[in-house]
Amino acid sequence: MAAVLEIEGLAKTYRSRRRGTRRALDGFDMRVEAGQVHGFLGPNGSGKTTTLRTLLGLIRPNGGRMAILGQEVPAALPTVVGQVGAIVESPQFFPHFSAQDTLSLLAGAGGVPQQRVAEVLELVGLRERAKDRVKTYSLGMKQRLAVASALLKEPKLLILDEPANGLDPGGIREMRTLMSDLAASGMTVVISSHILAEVQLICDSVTIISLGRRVAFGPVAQVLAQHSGGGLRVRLEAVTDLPAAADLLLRSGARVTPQDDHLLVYEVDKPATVTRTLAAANLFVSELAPVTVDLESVFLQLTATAPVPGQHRQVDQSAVVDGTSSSSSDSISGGWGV
Ligand SMILES: Nc1ncnc2c1ncn2[C@@H]1O[C@H](COP(=O)(O)OP(=O)(O)OP(=O)(O)O)[C@@H](O)[C@H]1O
Repeated sequence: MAAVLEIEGLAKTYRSRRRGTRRALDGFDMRVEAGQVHGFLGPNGSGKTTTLRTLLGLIRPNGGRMAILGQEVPAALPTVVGQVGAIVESPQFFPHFSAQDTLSLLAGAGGVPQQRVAEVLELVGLRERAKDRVKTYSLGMKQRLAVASALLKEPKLLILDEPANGLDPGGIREMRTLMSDLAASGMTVVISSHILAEVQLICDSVTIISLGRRVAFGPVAQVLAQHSGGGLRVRLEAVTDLPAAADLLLRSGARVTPQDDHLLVYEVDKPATVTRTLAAANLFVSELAPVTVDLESVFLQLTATAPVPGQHRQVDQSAVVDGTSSSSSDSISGGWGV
C-alpha cells in the first residue's frame, strides 16, 4: 500500500539558554498508509508536537527525511500543502463571528470556492448552528469548527493534534464518528492523542513514541497481540485444583502466575498442550483464553510512564544532550496526564 506519510530517522535538538540543549527527536520513524485513521501516541514531552510541526515546515529538523503523499518535504511543501489539513495548535476563532462567517473568511483567504463552506458545515454536523456566534458554541462544537476549517481544502491527509482534548464523552463520541466518516470517504487521518481507549476504538494503526524514538507501530490489533506475551488464562472446574495444576504446568516448562481463581500461563507452544497436560492428571479445564491487553497497558509498559503511588508526575521525555542527567529518567515517575 502507498504511504501517505513517511518519516525516517527524524532528529531535532532544541537549544535554549534556560533549559540547555535537549534532544526532542532521536532518529524517529513513522509510516502511515492511505485511508487509515492512525493514532500517534506518546507521553508528555516525547516529541509528538515537534514531529507534526516539523512535518508541516514549522520547525527545521537536524536530520532525517520526511515525505507527504510521496513527495519529499519540506522541499515539496508548496506543492503538497494544499492536500494537507492540519490543526496542530488550538485555533482561535473570533467569538462574534458565526461558523458560517468564519469559514467563509477562511475560504476566501485560501482561494477555496464558497460552496465548500456548506459542505464542510454539513460534514462536521454544524449546519443547523452555522449562523450562531462561535461564543455560544460548546467546546465540542468549536473543535468541530476547527476540523471544518482544516477540511476546506478537501485534504487527502488530515493531521489533528489532540482533537478530543477537553471534550466530554458525548463530544468525544461525535469526534469519533466524524473521524470514521472522514476515513470512510478515503481521507487519511493522523491523530495525536492521550485518550488511549478512544484511540483503540477509532484507529486502524498506531505509532507509539517515547524519548523521541518509535517504540511500537502497526495495526492496533497487531501491536496489542505483540505485547500480550502470548499468555493464556486458565480456569479449572475446581478452584482447589489450581495449586496442583500450577505445579504440573511449571514442571512441563511453562511459566505460571497464579491468580485468585485462575492461572496465567506463559511460554506454552499451543493451548492444547495445557489441556492435555492437565487432563492427564485428571485436572479439567473450564476456560482457556488468550490474555488480552489494552492499548493503555501497552503504552505504559513501552514508555515506562506508569503511575507511582504518592508521586506526582513531571513528565518531559526530552533528553539533555550534553549533561549526564536525562529528564526522562529523572521525572518519569507517575501516571500520564493530559
Ligand atoms: N520551542 C522549543 N524550545 C525548546 N524546547 C522545546 C520547544 N518545543 C518543544 N520543546 C521540548 O521538546 C520536547 C518535546 O516536546 P513536544 O511538544 O514535541 O512533546 P509532545 O510529545 O507533543 O508533548 P505533549 O504531549 O506534552 O504535548 C519537550 O522536552 C519540550 O519541552
